[in-house]
Amino acid sequence: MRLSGRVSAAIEILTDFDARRVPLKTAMQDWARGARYAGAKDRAWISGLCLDALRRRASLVHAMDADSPRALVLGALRFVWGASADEIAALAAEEPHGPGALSAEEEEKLRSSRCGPESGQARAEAVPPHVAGDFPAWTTPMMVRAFGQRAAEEGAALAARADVDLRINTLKTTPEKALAALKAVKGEALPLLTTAARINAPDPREKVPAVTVIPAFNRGWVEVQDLGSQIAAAAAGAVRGAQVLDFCAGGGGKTLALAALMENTSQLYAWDRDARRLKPLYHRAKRAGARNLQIINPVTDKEALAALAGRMDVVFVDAPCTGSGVWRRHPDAKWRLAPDQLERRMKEQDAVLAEAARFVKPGGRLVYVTCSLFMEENEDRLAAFLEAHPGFARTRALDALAASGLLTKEGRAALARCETPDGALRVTPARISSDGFFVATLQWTR
Ligand SMILES: C[S@@+](CC[C@H](N)C(=O)[O-])C[C@H]1O[C@@H](n2cnc3c(N)ncnc32)[C@H](O)[C@@H]1O
Repeated sequence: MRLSGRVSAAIEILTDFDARRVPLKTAMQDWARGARYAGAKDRAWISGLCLDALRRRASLVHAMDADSPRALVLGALRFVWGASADEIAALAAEEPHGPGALSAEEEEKLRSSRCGPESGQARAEAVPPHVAGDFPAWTTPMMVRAFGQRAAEEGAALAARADVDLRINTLKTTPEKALAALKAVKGEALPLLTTAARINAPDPREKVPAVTVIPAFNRGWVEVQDLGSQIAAAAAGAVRGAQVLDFCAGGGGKTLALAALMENTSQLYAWDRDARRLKPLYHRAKRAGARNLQIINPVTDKEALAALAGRMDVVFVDAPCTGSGVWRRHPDAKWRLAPDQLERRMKEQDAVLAEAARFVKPGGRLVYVTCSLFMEENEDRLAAFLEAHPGFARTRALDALAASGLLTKEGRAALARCETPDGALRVTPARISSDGFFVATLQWTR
């Protein structure tokens, strides 16, 4: 496809996204079905531009003084991808594929140096935090409650592209061997955990092969898993020989990290109330060499779950949430989120914590994790839980991480800066270049 055609396609997809409020992936797939002429490179370029436009939506609206998909795409080309106003004018006017010549107003905005979010102008000017931080205006009270004066800075870090993080699977290899294999894709060790590695964020203008095609991935040596998610799993602490229940196992990202932490000892149970979500875990566990895992099917094996009540050393709750911590990877979710959804998630979090607590044995531990940064889904939910369950007490998440054996000296220092006054952790892209996660550890003391 010609570049002008790709630009028009991005506008068409964002128009559909705004109209139907579907995930961007759905809008993209529906467009691709009617555009068989588009190759893999075209699709990567177009979806990369749409994602970047959504990452920076609020500051681009400010820069362009318009909220249309066309303004977003033109603004993203100029202020995120660094195209010149002349290049954009030529692409827009190109017949027959371009989206149509620029208006005088668009030209003026694209040439104006005051409006580039990239240049930091939007942040330096007296703009509201949601513009400087590129988050929805209605979430400002939550962002300010969690981060105070740093709300815009944290939001801006959540509006950047994310790197590809990998967890080295010690059930199958050693960090040394895996890192040697990852050299081929420019993978490097991350300093905070002994088993974490990273590949720089791919540029959507250059179609690079996914990491899942490299032999190290197919051999089960590495799993794609964000650093924040790896930290959350490691908060299960010392689990060798323990009975562990992953209560919201989903596709099993954290389950597999727990299996590695347990070194395949004792028994790890994976449960999710939605059987469809557990499906990928069967083949993922096989590839990863997790042999101590029992997946409990919620449709057929309810009794198997009931039998675990009061018997678990550790119950891991990776609760359903708004996903506000993973807006770098899913910027469409940031604009699809609505207040009623937040309310629903909070109710689910209360329910899931109460259900999961029944499986902890006396003296056992409960780990509560979300990939949301909002205190409403984290501190407030724990406070409500502790009021109703006075036998549980907070412990320091950092101590559990240290007990996992994965935390480096540098990691301990970096995570100490992410501690909340209650001893939980709130990791963020601004603080440690991970996705945003909240991690709290509790113990049943009486
Ligand atoms: C954040 S996702 C889990 C992601 C997964 N742990 C991973 O690392 O890939 C939350 C999961 O909680 C599940 N869930 C929601 N309410 C639940 C409940 N009451 N009991 C068990 N699972 C629940 C959802 O189906 C969803 O798969």
